Amino acid sequence: MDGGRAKGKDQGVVDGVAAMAHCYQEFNPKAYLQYNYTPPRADFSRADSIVPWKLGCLHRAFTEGDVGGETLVDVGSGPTLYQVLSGCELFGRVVLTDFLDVNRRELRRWLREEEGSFDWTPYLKHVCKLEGRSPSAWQEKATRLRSVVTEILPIDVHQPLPLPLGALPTPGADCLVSSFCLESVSPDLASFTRALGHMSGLLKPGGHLLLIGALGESYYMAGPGVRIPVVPLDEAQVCTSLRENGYALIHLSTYTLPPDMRVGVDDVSGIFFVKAKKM
Ligand SMILES: Nc1ncnc2c1ncn2[C@@H]1O[C@H](CN(CCC[C@H]2CNCc3c2ccc(Cl)c3Cl)CC[C@H](N)C(=O)O)[C@@H](O)[C@H]1O
Repeated sequence: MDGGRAKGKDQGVVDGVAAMAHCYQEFNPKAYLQYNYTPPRADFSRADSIVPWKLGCLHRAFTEGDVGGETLVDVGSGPTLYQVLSGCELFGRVVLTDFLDVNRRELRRWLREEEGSFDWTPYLKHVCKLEGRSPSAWQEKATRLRSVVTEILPIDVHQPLPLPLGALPTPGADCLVSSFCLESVSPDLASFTRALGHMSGLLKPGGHLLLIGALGESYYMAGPGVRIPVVPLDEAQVCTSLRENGYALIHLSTYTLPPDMRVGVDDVSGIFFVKAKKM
Protein backbone atom coordinates (compact mmCIF):
# COMPACT_ATOMS: atom_id res chain seq x y z
CA MET A 1 0.00 0.00 0.00
CA ASP A 2 1.42 3.36 -0.98
CA GLY A 3 0.66 6.07 1.58
CA GLY A 4 -2.44 4.16 2.71
CA ARG A 5 -3.88 4.34 -0.80
CA ALA A 6 -4.24 1.02 -2.61
CA LYS A 7 -2.26 1.18 -5.86
CA GLY A 8 -4.60 0.95 -8.85
CA LYS A 9 -4.05 -1.77 -11.47
CA ASP A 10 -2.58 0.81 -13.85
CA GLN A 11 -0.03 1.98 -11.30
CA GLY A 12 0.94 -1.64 -10.68
CA VAL A 13 1.42 -2.16 -14.41
CA VAL A 14 3.60 0.94 -14.70
CA ASP A 15 5.75 -0.19 -11.78
CA GLY A 16 6.21 -3.71 -13.20
CA VAL A 17 7.20 -2.47 -16.65
CA ALA A 18 9.48 0.22 -15.23
CA ALA A 19 11.20 -2.34 -13.01
CA MET A 20 11.75 -4.54 -16.08
CA ALA A 21 13.22 -1.65 -18.07
CA HIS A 22 15.56 -1.00 -15.15
CA CYS A 23 16.80 -4.63 -15.22
CA TYR A 24 17.59 -4.30 -18.91
CA GLN A 25 19.98 -1.40 -18.36
CA GLU A 26 22.57 -4.00 -17.30
CA PHE A 27 22.08 -6.21 -20.39
CA ASN A 28 25.49 -7.34 -21.71
CA PRO A 29 25.30 -8.30 -25.41
CA LYS A 30 28.70 -10.02 -25.57
CA ALA A 31 28.01 -12.21 -22.54
CA TYR A 32 24.49 -12.86 -23.76
CA LEU A 33 25.77 -14.06 -27.14
CA GLN A 34 28.37 -16.23 -25.41
CA TYR A 35 25.73 -17.83 -23.15
CA ASN A 36 23.17 -18.62 -25.82
CA TYR A 37 24.78 -18.57 -29.27
CA THR A 38 27.89 -20.71 -28.88
CA PRO A 39 28.03 -24.49 -28.15
CA PRO A 40 26.31 -26.40 -26.66
CA ARG A 41 23.21 -24.28 -27.39
CA ALA A 42 24.54 -23.52 -30.87
CA ASP A 43 26.10 -26.84 -31.87
CA PHE A 44 25.39 -27.46 -35.56
CA SER A 45 26.61 -31.05 -35.32
CA ARG A 46 23.70 -31.89 -32.96
CA ALA A 47 20.08 -32.03 -34.18
CA ASP A 48 18.98 -31.67 -30.53
CA SER A 49 20.89 -28.42 -30.00
CA ILE A 50 18.67 -25.37 -29.49
CA VAL A 51 19.86 -23.21 -32.39
CA PRO A 52 19.54 -25.89 -35.11
CA TRP A 53 16.02 -26.60 -33.84
CA LYS A 54 15.07 -22.90 -34.04
CA LEU A 55 16.63 -22.47 -37.48
CA GLY A 56 14.83 -25.58 -38.74
CA CYS A 57 11.46 -24.27 -37.52
CA LEU A 58 12.05 -20.87 -39.12
CA HIS A 59 13.23 -22.40 -42.39
CA ARG A 60 10.14 -24.59 -42.70
CA ALA A 61 7.77 -21.77 -41.71
CA PHE A 62 9.22 -19.37 -44.28
CA THR A 63 9.38 -21.88 -47.13
CA GLU A 64 5.87 -23.43 -47.05
CA GLY A 65 4.70 -20.95 -49.66
CA ASP A 66 2.03 -19.06 -47.64
CA VAL A 67 4.37 -16.39 -46.20
CA GLY A 68 5.54 -13.47 -48.30
CA GLY A 69 5.24 -9.79 -49.14
CA GLU A 70 7.44 -6.74 -48.89
CA THR A 71 8.16 -6.09 -45.19
CA LEU A 72 9.34 -8.43 -42.44
CA VAL A 73 9.80 -7.04 -38.90
CA ASP A 74 11.74 -8.82 -36.16
CA VAL A 75 10.49 -7.72 -32.72
CA GLY A 76 13.03 -7.55 -29.91
CA SER A 77 15.99 -8.67 -32.04
CA GLY A 78 18.53 -8.28 -29.28
CA PRO A 79 22.09 -8.57 -30.63
CA THR A 80 21.05 -11.49 -32.88
CA LEU A 81 19.93 -11.83 -36.47
CA TYR A 82 19.54 -15.62 -36.86
CA GLN A 83 15.79 -14.93 -36.75
CA VAL A 84 15.78 -13.51 -40.30
CA LEU A 85 18.32 -15.73 -42.10
CA SER A 86 15.55 -17.65 -43.87
CA GLY A 87 13.09 -14.76 -44.14
CA CYS A 88 15.62 -12.41 -45.77
CA GLU A 89 15.23 -14.37 -49.03
CA LEU A 90 11.49 -13.61 -49.20
CA PHE A 91 11.22 -9.92 -48.28
CA GLY A 92 12.62 -6.79 -49.88
CA ARG A 93 12.64 -4.99 -46.53
CA VAL A 94 13.68 -6.48 -43.19
CA VAL A 95 13.39 -4.28 -40.09
CA LEU A 96 15.30 -5.28 -36.97
CA THR A 97 14.26 -3.76 -33.64
CA ASP A 98 15.35 -3.66 -30.02
CA PHE A 99 14.72 -1.77 -26.79
CA LEU A 100 18.42 -1.21 -26.08
CA ASP A 101 20.91 0.89 -28.00
CA VAL A 102 23.72 -1.54 -27.05
CA ASN A 103 21.90 -4.25 -29.01
CA ARG A 104 21.09 -2.03 -31.98
CA ARG A 105 24.77 -1.06 -32.11
CA GLU A 106 25.84 -4.74 -32.00
CA LEU A 107 23.61 -5.47 -34.99
CA ARG A 108 24.94 -2.46 -36.90
CA ARG A 109 28.49 -3.69 -36.22
CA TRP A 110 27.83 -6.90 -38.15
CA LEU A 111 25.82 -5.24 -40.90
CA ARG A 112 28.60 -2.72 -41.51
CA GLU A 113 31.27 -5.50 -41.37
CA GLU A 114 33.04 -3.71 -38.54
CA GLU A 115 35.65 -5.63 -36.56
CA GLY A 116 34.63 -7.16 -33.24
CA SER A 117 31.17 -8.17 -34.45
CA PHE A 118 29.79 -11.63 -33.63
CA ASP A 119 30.59 -14.30 -36.25
CA TRP A 120 27.30 -15.49 -37.80
CA THR A 121 29.06 -17.54 -40.47
CA PRO A 122 28.18 -20.99 -39.03
CA TYR A 123 24.53 -19.85 -38.90
CA LEU A 124 24.60 -18.62 -42.50
CA LYS A 125 26.18 -21.90 -43.64
CA HIS A 126 23.62 -23.98 -41.73
CA VAL A 127 20.65 -22.12 -43.24
CA CYS A 128 22.18 -22.44 -46.73
CA LYS A 129 22.34 -26.19 -46.16
CA LEU A 130 18.67 -26.21 -45.07
CA GLU A 131 17.89 -24.41 -48.34
CA GLY A 132 19.66 -27.11 -50.33
CA ARG A 133 22.43 -24.68 -51.27
CA SER A 134 26.14 -25.28 -50.89
CA PRO A 135 27.43 -23.97 -47.56
CA SER A 136 29.84 -21.83 -49.62
CA ALA A 137 26.76 -19.78 -50.64
CA TRP A 138 26.90 -18.24 -47.14
CA GLN A 139 28.56 -15.12 -48.50
CA GLU A 140 25.69 -14.62 -50.96
CA LYS A 141 23.26 -14.93 -48.07
CA ALA A 142 25.27 -12.45 -46.01
CA THR A 143 25.19 -10.03 -48.94
CA ARG A 144 21.43 -10.57 -49.37
CA LEU A 145 20.86 -9.95 -45.65
CA ARG A 146 22.91 -6.76 -45.65
CA SER A 147 21.00 -5.54 -48.70
CA VAL A 148 17.48 -6.06 -47.26
CA VAL A 149 17.99 -5.00 -43.63
CA THR A 150 16.92 -1.41 -44.12
CA GLU A 151 16.46 -0.21 -40.53
CA ILE A 152 17.38 -1.09 -36.96
CA LEU A 153 14.75 0.69 -34.86
CA PRO A 154 14.05 1.25 -31.17
CA ILE A 155 10.97 -0.65 -29.96
CA ASP A 156 8.92 -0.98 -26.77
CA VAL A 157 6.23 -3.66 -26.84
CA HIS A 158 4.63 -2.18 -23.70
CA GLN A 159 3.59 0.86 -25.71
CA PRO A 160 0.37 0.67 -27.73
CA LEU A 161 2.49 1.92 -30.62
CA PRO A 162 5.73 -0.08 -30.18
CA LEU A 163 7.47 1.61 -33.14
CA PRO A 164 7.75 5.29 -34.10
CA LEU A 165 4.78 6.36 -36.25
CA GLY A 166 5.49 6.08 -39.96
CA ALA A 167 8.16 3.41 -39.39
CA LEU A 168 6.01 0.91 -41.28
CA PRO A 169 3.75 1.23 -44.32
CA THR A 170 0.12 1.94 -43.33
CA PRO A 171 -1.39 -1.57 -43.59
CA GLY A 172 1.49 -2.85 -41.44
CA ALA A 173 4.19 -5.44 -41.96
CA ASP A 174 3.48 -8.51 -44.07
CA CYS A 175 5.15 -10.76 -41.49
CA LEU A 176 6.42 -10.49 -37.90
CA VAL A 177 9.00 -12.70 -36.30
CA SER A 178 9.87 -12.48 -32.61
CA SER A 179 11.96 -14.77 -30.46
CA PHE A 180 12.14 -14.95 -26.67
CA CYS A 181 11.06 -11.34 -26.35
CA LEU A 182 7.55 -11.06 -24.90
CA GLU A 183 7.94 -13.44 -21.96
CA SER A 184 11.37 -11.96 -21.17
CA VAL A 185 10.09 -8.40 -20.89
CA SER A 186 6.67 -8.92 -19.27
CA PRO A 187 6.22 -8.98 -15.48
CA ASP A 188 3.16 -11.25 -15.70
CA LEU A 189 0.81 -13.08 -18.08
CA ALA A 190 -1.58 -10.15 -18.50
CA SER A 191 1.36 -7.94 -19.51
CA PHE A 192 2.54 -10.65 -21.96
CA THR A 193 -0.91 -10.76 -23.57
CA ARG A 194 -1.13 -6.95 -23.78
CA ALA A 195 2.35 -6.76 -25.32
CA LEU A 196 1.35 -9.41 -27.89
CA GLY A 197 -1.59 -7.16 -28.77
CA HIS A 198 0.63 -4.09 -29.16
CA MET A 199 3.02 -6.09 -31.35
CA SER A 200 0.15 -7.34 -33.48
CA GLY A 201 -0.79 -3.76 -34.29
CA LEU A 202 2.36 -3.74 -36.42
CA LEU A 203 1.06 -6.62 -38.60
CA LYS A 204 -1.42 -6.27 -41.45
CA PRO A 205 -4.61 -8.35 -41.29
CA GLY A 206 -3.89 -11.69 -42.96
CA GLY A 207 -0.21 -11.33 -42.14
CA HIS A 208 1.80 -14.07 -40.44
CA LEU A 209 3.41 -14.18 -37.00
CA LEU A 210 6.32 -16.50 -36.27
CA LEU A 211 6.77 -16.54 -32.50
CA ILE A 212 9.48 -18.37 -30.57
CA GLY A 213 9.43 -18.35 -26.79
CA ALA A 214 10.46 -19.99 -23.54
CA LEU A 215 8.23 -22.31 -21.56
CA GLY A 216 8.42 -22.60 -17.79
CA GLU A 217 11.18 -20.05 -17.42
CA SER A 218 11.37 -17.70 -14.42
CA TYR A 219 14.70 -15.93 -15.00
CA TYR A 220 17.72 -15.67 -17.27
CA MET A 221 21.22 -14.21 -16.97
CA ALA A 222 22.01 -11.38 -19.40
CA GLY A 223 25.57 -10.96 -18.15
CA PRO A 224 27.59 -11.76 -15.04
CA GLY A 225 25.26 -11.01 -12.13
CA VAL A 226 22.56 -9.63 -14.43
CA ARG A 227 19.42 -11.61 -13.58
CA ILE A 228 16.27 -10.82 -15.56
CA PRO A 229 12.87 -12.11 -14.43
CA VAL A 230 10.73 -13.99 -16.96
CA VAL A 231 7.03 -14.82 -16.77
CA PRO A 232 6.74 -18.63 -16.77
CA LEU A 233 4.39 -19.76 -19.55
CA ASP A 234 2.86 -23.03 -20.61
CA GLU A 235 1.55 -23.95 -24.06
CA ALA A 236 -2.11 -23.40 -23.12
CA GLN A 237 -1.41 -19.84 -21.95
CA VAL A 238 0.44 -19.06 -25.20
CA CYS A 239 -2.48 -20.38 -27.27
CA THR A 240 -5.00 -18.41 -25.19
CA SER A 241 -3.00 -15.19 -25.60
CA LEU A 242 -2.82 -15.73 -29.36
CA ARG A 243 -6.57 -16.37 -29.59
CA GLU A 244 -7.39 -13.33 -27.42
CA ASN A 245 -5.34 -11.24 -29.86
CA GLY A 246 -7.18 -12.44 -32.96
CA TYR A 247 -4.72 -15.01 -34.28
CA ALA A 248 -5.55 -18.29 -35.98
CA LEU A 249 -2.95 -20.88 -34.98
CA ILE A 250 -1.41 -22.60 -38.03
CA HIS A 251 1.32 -24.59 -36.31
CA LEU A 252 2.81 -25.08 -32.85
CA SER A 253 5.82 -27.22 -32.04
CA THR A 254 7.75 -27.55 -28.81
CA TYR A 255 11.28 -28.51 -27.85
CA THR A 256 12.29 -29.93 -24.47
CA LEU A 257 15.81 -29.06 -23.39
CA PRO A 258 18.11 -32.05 -23.02
CA PRO A 259 19.97 -31.89 -19.68
CA ASP A 260 23.23 -30.68 -21.23
CA MET A 261 21.46 -27.66 -22.76
CA ARG A 262 20.70 -26.46 -19.22
CA VAL A 263 23.93 -24.53 -18.74
CA GLY A 264 22.96 -22.32 -15.79
CA VAL A 265 22.13 -19.18 -17.74
CA ASP A 266 18.39 -19.61 -17.23
CA ASP A 267 15.86 -22.12 -15.90
CA VAL A 268 13.99 -22.60 -19.18
CA SER A 269 12.52 -26.08 -19.56
CA GLY A 270 11.09 -25.93 -23.07
CA ILE A 271 10.75 -23.77 -26.15
CA PHE A 272 7.69 -23.20 -28.34
CA PHE A 273 7.52 -22.32 -32.02
CA VAL A 274 4.26 -20.83 -33.28
CA LYS A 275 3.17 -19.96 -36.81
CA ALA A 276 -0.08 -18.00 -36.74
CA LYS A 277 -2.15 -15.79 -39.03
CA LYS A 278 -3.71 -12.47 -37.99
CA MET A 279 -7.43 -12.66 -38.83
N1 LIG B 1 9.94 -3.27 -23.64
C1 LIG B 1 10.61 -3.97 -24.57
N2 LIG B 1 10.12 -4.05 -25.84
C2 LIG B 1 10.78 -4.77 -26.79
N3 LIG B 1 11.94 -5.44 -26.56
C3 LIG B 1 12.44 -5.36 -25.30
C4 LIG B 1 11.81 -4.64 -24.27
N4 LIG B 1 12.57 -4.76 -23.14
C5 LIG B 1 13.62 -5.53 -23.47
N5 LIG B 1 13.56 -5.89 -24.77
C6 LIG B 1 14.51 -6.71 -25.55
O1 LIG B 1 14.02 -8.03 -25.64
C7 LIG B 1 15.13 -8.88 -25.98
C8 LIG B 1 14.90 -10.25 -25.35
N6 LIG B 1 16.01 -11.16 -25.79
C9 LIG B 1 16.54 -11.95 -24.70
C10 LIG B 1 15.71 -13.07 -24.12
C11 LIG B 1 16.14 -14.41 -24.60
C12 LIG B 1 16.79 -15.36 -23.61
C13 LIG B 1 16.09 -15.61 -22.32
N7 LIG B 1 15.09 -16.65 -22.36
C14 LIG B 1 15.55 -17.96 -22.79
C15 LIG B 1 16.47 -17.87 -23.94
C16 LIG B 1 17.05 -16.65 -24.33
C17 LIG B 1 17.90 -16.61 -25.43
C18 LIG B 1 18.21 -17.77 -26.15
C19 LIG B 1 17.66 -18.98 -25.74
CL1 LIG B 1 18.05 -20.42 -26.60
C20 LIG B 1 16.79 -19.03 -24.67
CL2 LIG B 1 16.11 -20.55 -24.21
C21 LIG B 1 15.71 -11.84 -27.07
C22 LIG B 1 16.79 -11.50 -28.05
C23 LIG B 1 16.69 -12.24 -29.39
N8 LIG B 1 15.39 -12.05 -30.04
C24 LIG B 1 17.01 -13.72 -29.27
O2 LIG B 1 16.26 -14.51 -29.88
O3 LIG B 1 18.01 -14.05 -28.64
C25 LIG B 1 16.38 -8.15 -25.45
O4 LIG B 1 17.24 -7.91 -26.54
C26 LIG B 1 15.84 -6.84 -24.86
O5 LIG B 1 16.67 -5.72 -25.13
